[in-house]
Amino acid sequence: MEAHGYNGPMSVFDSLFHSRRHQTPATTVDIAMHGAGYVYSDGAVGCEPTDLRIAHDGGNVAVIGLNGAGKSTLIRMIGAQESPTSGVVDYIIDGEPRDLSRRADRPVIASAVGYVDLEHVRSHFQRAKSLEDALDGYLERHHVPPAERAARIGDLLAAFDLSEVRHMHLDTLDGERLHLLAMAVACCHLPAMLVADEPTRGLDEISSAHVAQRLFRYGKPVVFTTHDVELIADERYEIRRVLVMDEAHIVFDGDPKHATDFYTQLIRSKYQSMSSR
Ligand SMILES: Nc1ncnc2c1ncn2[C@@H]1O[C@H](COP(=O)(O)OP(=O)(O)OP(=O)(O)O)[C@@H](O)[C@H]1O
Repeated sequence: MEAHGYNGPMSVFDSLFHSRRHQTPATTVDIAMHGAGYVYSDGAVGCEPTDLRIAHDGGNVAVIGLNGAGKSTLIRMIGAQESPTSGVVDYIIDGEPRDLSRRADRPVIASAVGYVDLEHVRSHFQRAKSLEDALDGYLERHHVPPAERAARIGDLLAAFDLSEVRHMHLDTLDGERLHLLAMAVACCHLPAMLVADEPTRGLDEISSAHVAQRLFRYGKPVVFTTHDVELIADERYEIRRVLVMDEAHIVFDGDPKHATDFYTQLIRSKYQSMSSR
């Protein structure tokens, strides 16, 4: 299930709006969860207290698991979309500790950790005349100086293969391009790390491959959730580490090959217990 419970005081996008100063792009982000867990307001456990380190030089990290395993909840905490309801998530940005609970740190975290948010793009960019206009308005609202905006938009459109559709309205974009636009928006602040919840959700094989290629080619480490085990095994995407989640816990942390074997066994045991009921 996709998490919509915005228990945190403000979303990462909101916190960027509150920043008057233009942030200098970060070079490195390390994330450390210390007993960080999340319980929804109705009492559902999204993620049990978890200790986890994501290093800036640790390469791309995938999170897999069955429906309801806790992937979205975990990735939203990693991506600073939600504060944990227990424990803490520390962000070490260019060597300096930053904390979501400190107002002054929020824009710094939001700039350094680019969260790919398809729903935000769908709901907040509708009034723009074109895709280019949407990016320009977004950067303007975030105090990026006019001289920088055109160049940055050009780079983002090229990086995410959107140059040809720069004049199109969002309503006319297909699913693949919406995903690409959400990635471009996540990269607007030149983040040091990208975080995405199912970046290829709902796409066919060709569109998925195109989106994955653009995402992993951007040159920043990506932490993401997926149901696509073929994607994590694809050497082109250089996924170095895979976390397997089950029942709100991380139950495996290792390389793609061993993670896939573990996950296959997990599914098999779930089938067996289901059919013996
Ligand atoms: N907004 C919410 N309110 C209440 N409970 C929620 C909410 N979002 C998720 N949950 C619950 O938290 C647990 C973890 O859900 P989560 O969405 O993180 O799993 P997931 O692995 O991402 O699932 P999926 O693959 O279906 O997206 C589940 O039991 C789910 O029902």
